[in-house]
Amino acid sequence: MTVIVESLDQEGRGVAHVEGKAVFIEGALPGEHVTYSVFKKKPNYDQATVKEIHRPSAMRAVPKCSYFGICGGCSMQHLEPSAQVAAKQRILEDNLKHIGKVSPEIIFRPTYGTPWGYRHRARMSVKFVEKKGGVLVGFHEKRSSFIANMDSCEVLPARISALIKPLRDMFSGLSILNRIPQVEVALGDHVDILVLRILDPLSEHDEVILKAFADQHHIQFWLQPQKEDSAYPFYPLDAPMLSYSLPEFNVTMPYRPTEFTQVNAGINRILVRRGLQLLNPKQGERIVDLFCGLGNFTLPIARSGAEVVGIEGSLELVRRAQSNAAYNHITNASFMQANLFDATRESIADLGHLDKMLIDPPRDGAFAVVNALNEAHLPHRIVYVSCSPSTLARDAEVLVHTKGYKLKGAGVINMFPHTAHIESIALFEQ
Ligand SMILES: C[S@@+](CC[C@H](N)C(=O)[O-])C[C@H]1O[C@@H](n2cnc3c(N)ncnc32)[C@H](O)[C@@H]1O
Ligand code: SF4
Repeated sequence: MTVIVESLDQEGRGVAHVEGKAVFIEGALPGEHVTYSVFKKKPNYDQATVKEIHRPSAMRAVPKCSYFGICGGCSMQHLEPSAQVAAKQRILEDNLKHIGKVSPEIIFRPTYGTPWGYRHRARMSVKFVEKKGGVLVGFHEKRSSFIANMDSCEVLPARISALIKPLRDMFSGLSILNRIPQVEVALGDHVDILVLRILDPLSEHDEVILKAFADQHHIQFWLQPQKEDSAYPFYPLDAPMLSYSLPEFNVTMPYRPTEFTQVNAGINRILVRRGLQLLNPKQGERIVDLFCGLGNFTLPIARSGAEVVGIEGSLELVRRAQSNAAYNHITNASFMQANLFDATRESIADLGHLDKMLIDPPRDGAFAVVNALNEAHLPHRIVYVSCSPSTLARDAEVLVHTKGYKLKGAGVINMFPHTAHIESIALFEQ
């Protein structure tokens, strides 16, 4: 049966209705006339993949990556990048309206970066699969725990994409081939690092192979025998330090490859600039940066002369933020560790007077924090950076309808082109 696709859902699937029942169709776009095959039936909805497109959308694009549709890394390459952002913007507005019962006074113009080669962090799986002809290095297939049989990736920088095939060949020569389940990519301003999760020690011959690979491809290998904090540099030991810079703020951020940094380094610079523009920090103000990580926003805020406190759950990142402040000769930023999901009126009151607040939580949002704000001592401006429109909307409802903030604006930051992830920024004011 041919259906007309009505809209795009949060996962980039086309949504249609057949006799009142919703069908989520992978690969279908709004306005298209398509047939589909159902692969999962539920009482209230069906999940399907597109079979034939009888009338394509004007916004349909030819996917650049030959593994699109197989690899689970991207879900929207069949849609023009500008239309992807428009769809994400609509989802953000819908979430704010329906979950948060709020509407922004203005919609910020979406922030774009380059749509390809943008990933400066990635975690790829490694596995020897005889049936597939050898070692696989890649992302998981769609809806599967299998690893995609891929030799390149368009969202990784070209020099890293070009390493996938040589890595597959190199791994097949190692004695501990079946004991390396994962390779993590971390790309800094001056060094490209590959962290190998190793379940057994390397043999001497393995070491020779890895060193030759590192020399030939100008990367640094790290080895991770246990949990993330066990990772250590293996070769070469004289590689430059892993770091990224925010030149506008004269800030450089050294970090370990296993520590959290934003995936898209190019857009991160724009995000920080946008966040700071909206926050407009000034000398003499007291500002708190919640979920501050390694100080990505905290240190640029400090450059304004404001006194800033960064709060973060990971002790490792708190220490990293402290050492990054020292590295940048910043003395008006301090950091503390706290589980912000357990924030209470008392713990927020203990922070003392706050002029402004920046919040950049994980997907779960900042519900405890916004509820814990004391109505008598509210920061007059809050910039909320979000990677989940639904939790942003839920928290916006509290800020607007309970705490008396106005939602001055909200908009999408295109941090993850071709995926369904939605990064956004919102400004609240008293
Ligand atoms: C989206 S990241 C933002 C980090 C930082 N603002 C940046 O731009 O790099 C969210 C941060 O929240 C931290 N986090 C996660 N759960 C937390 C919790 N319950 N309490 C405090 N921090 C938490 C993570 O460690 C991570 O650093
Ligand atoms: S993640 Fe890379 S390999 Fe996978 S579909 Fe996207 S561009 Fe292709």
